[in-house]
Amino acid sequence: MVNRASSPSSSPVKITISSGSKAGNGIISMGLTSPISRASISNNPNSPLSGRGNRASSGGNRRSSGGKFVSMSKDEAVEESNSEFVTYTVHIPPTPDHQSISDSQTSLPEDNANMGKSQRSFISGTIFTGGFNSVTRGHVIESLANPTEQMKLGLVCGMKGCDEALEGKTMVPCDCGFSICRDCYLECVGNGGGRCPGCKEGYTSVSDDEAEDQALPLPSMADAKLDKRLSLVKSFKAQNHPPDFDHARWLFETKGTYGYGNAVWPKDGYGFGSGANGFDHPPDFGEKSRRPLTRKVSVSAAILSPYRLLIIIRLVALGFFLTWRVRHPNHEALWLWGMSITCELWFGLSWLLDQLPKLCPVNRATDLSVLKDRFESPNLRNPKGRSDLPGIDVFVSTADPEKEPPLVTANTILSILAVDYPVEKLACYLSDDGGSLLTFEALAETASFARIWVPFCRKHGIEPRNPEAYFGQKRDFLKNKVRLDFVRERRKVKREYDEFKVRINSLPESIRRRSDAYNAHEEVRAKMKQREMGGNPSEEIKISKATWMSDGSYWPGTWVLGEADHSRGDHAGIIQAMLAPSNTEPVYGSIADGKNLIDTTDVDIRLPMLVYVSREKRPGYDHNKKAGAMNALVRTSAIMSNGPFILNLDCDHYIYNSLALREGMCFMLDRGGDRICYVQFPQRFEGIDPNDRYANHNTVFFDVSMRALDGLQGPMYVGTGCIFRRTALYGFSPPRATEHHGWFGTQKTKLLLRKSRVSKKEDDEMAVPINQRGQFIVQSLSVTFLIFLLAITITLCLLAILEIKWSGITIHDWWRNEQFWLIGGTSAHPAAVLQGLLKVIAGVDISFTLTSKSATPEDGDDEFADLYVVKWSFLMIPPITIMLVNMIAIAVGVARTLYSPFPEWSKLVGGVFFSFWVLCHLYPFAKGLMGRRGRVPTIVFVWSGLLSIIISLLWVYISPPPGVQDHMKFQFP
Ligand SMILES: O=c1ccn([C@@H]2O[C@H](COP(=O)(O)OP(=O)(O)O[C@H]3O[C@H](CO)[C@@H](O)[C@H](O)[C@H]3O)[C@@H](O)[C@H]2O)c(=O)[nH]1
Ligand SMILES: [Mn+2]
Repeated sequence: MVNRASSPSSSPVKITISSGSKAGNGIISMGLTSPISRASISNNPNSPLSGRGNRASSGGNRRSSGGKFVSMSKDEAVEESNSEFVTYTVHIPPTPDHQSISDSQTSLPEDNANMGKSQRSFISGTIFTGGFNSVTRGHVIESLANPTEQMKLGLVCGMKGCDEALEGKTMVPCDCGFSICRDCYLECVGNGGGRCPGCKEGYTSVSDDEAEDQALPLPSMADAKLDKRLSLVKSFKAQNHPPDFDHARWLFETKGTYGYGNAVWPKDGYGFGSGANGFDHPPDFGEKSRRPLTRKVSVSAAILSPYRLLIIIRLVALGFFLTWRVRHPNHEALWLWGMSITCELWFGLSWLLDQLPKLCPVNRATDLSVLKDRFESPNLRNPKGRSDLPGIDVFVSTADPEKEPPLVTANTILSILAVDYPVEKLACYLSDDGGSLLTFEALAETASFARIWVPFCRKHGIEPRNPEAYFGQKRDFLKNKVRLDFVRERRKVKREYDEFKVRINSLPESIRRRSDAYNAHEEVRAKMKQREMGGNPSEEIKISKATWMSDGSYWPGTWVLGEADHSRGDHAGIIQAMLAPSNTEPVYGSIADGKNLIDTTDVDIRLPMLVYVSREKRPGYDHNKKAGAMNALVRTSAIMSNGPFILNLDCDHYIYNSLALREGMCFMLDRGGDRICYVQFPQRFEGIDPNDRYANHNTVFFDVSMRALDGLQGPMYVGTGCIFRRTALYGFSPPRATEHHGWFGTQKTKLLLRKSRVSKKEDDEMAVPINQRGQFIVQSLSVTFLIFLLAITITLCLLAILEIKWSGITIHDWWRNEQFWLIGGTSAHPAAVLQGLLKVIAGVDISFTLTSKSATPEDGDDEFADLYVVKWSFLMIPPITIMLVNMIAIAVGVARTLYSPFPEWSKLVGGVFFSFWVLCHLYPFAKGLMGRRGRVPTIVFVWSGLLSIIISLLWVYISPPPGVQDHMKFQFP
């Protein structure tokens, strides 16, 4: 660390740029030594991003050479340095609050008005690839984003007072990237002591060869010596560490940083020496005003008190019931009794585990007006009233363009880009675990469609800001729309969206055709070469079938026919900024004309930063699926935007409410909010059949269980739709105790059967079937048994009613959830337990299969058609067995009673009902078709049936009709 502070240029990472991929003539190299940040890209002459204008400027020869490469190679410093961590540290300042590109630009004499734009377009137009065993290189792409902008750059020599245009004689001979014309350079070398005017370090000559792929051998896991070569990402991996190294302690003790994201916020930008050791505590957001940003809305006592009381009553009743059941074994069928007791105890415990956390449910409300007052209104410190909200990096993960259609991902991205949050504070990262060119090009298309979609959303207050969902809405689209031009513009945008869809959908075909053409061309070339070399023309030449980008270069990710270095589990890392970070000042559009689809004269047309990331994958490494992807994004975003907050979404989850991020910030920035590590958003689902046969809405989980958990310690992280505090992810303890809040706002499209959740309620002691011999779990139905049964059933009904009241879910949702608890409890849950045991005990890992998401139903007739597709699975055996046994039991029972000389109907009804109860729960499983819309939920009948039977049995037992005493022994034959 000392190393770094004294001489920043000794940083291990440098970027080398050469024009043309073959032989470099003009070489530019610069060290990635100094901090750069989203909003102050150009303020550091040492920054790799600051010189990018230069490179882009020589676009003239870029065209002819077919691409420029920016290569980052690891320095010799790697070997020199004494600490591997120092070697790989990249130092970057915190997200600045009010620093704008224009501000920082004015501080640099060599900047001109074009700079900001040109630099941004440079990143946008450059795809970065690389990995541990290969150099990182940037490839300038011709056709992305703003090709014209890149062309009109005027580039000048960086020497004060020189201003010599660099066209054609670009010269960046120093690692720091300070660009200089040939004359000035010679002068510096001649009489400037050979020092670079940018970084004041001596010039060292860098040859292009060095930048060429001098790929290091892929380190073997055991080879610890090679660790130094790996980036910190790798060296974090336990297997590469000396076992006694405590990394978290190292970070703390050294005040170290890794990546861009300092877990500790430096004071005043990145000046070393400010503060005791250059670091300060995070700003206290909670100080500005006394009005709270969030309120806890307690559930009314009128509901909560009886709810709690009922829980206690039921607990007691359950205790008595179980005691009674244990004490009264059915000696005629001990095995049945034993089984049923086991189940009852288990379900009783399961109910308890589920019910107790619900003792203290809470709701929460946010106050967005207070947020605005505090963070976005002019005050002494902030006279212009610029937004003081913290930066948020939104992560989207996708893994397979076949199962996760790019159109779905595109819609998610659009909903993020259009979210109501300060544009310069927002960055969106897409992680593509498929490493697929299709996703890449779809994202480029999305970025360009966003230029129309986002201003349209802002202008007319569109909700939701996912075009597919918005245009698919069935309600009156004119509602709350005030502007006269709305209808016309909506029509135009809709047409544009339809064309966008067509473009996205035609991408696979166009990539395939393009690749075929290039591959054929390559083949011809290879043949010709072979003939020139005098080879045997009949000899087969092997040309790998590559996937080609539109500018005629290889796609560095995965190829359709996977090749080494281009297959799913084996490809370089790729980073591409599709949309560059934006300025702090709003940029207004212009009137509708040939170029502008809609009139945006009073609409801010800036777009948030958008980045494509495909992490490196190599055989022999565990890439940890989604978690690994998230880690890669945490690190990538730390270097590019370093937002203090992170929201993660799956590719098929979109932001339903454009104010969602602001609401999340209310929790984070409220008083005491610094104790919150994450805010979990609930999910709402689309594309679920109107009857929700599979309980896919999952409202009980999100609206009951999670809110109840919120009242205790906080909801659990469900893997998606969660805003994290970045520092909380860095392995440091948060400043104070950990706390989480739950709350509402995202929406999710999902078409298939959800994995059932483990948490569930209700003791289903009746889930054990009567068996065919006519035996039953109890020997005789006594008053005690019936009374207990009555008690636990009634309390269950009442609890359900109260739960439905405080959470706002419907009885339908509740019942579906019950059904799926039984189905899951007999199939998926035991299987999950088994899988867990297998993994823990035997180390067997059962693979994760990606759920496929289909974008829009192609066949309009039955959009839920795929829900009817039943795929066989061994998980179906237990519920099917239970169902069959119960059905047979009913049939046998009825037949026996019918043919018996003394039919004991009461016994039959009692027994049959328990079977019926079980069957009701399994109904959605047994038959896909479940009820019709608007009908009274089945549960109502089931409960009324159960209750009436228990009551009538009780009645008959207590005051039996005269003369039937003998038959009323409730003895099951
Ligand atoms: O190697 C992988 C595998 C998956 N994913 C992504 O992970 C997400 C979830 O995968 P999916 O197949 O949709 O699983 P679900 O069953 O829908 O996952 C649910 O449950 C998971 C945890 O159980 C959470 O992580 C998810 O966010 C949540 O939606 C998707 O965006 C994938 O693109 C990757 O990025 N890389
Ligand atoms: Mn999913």
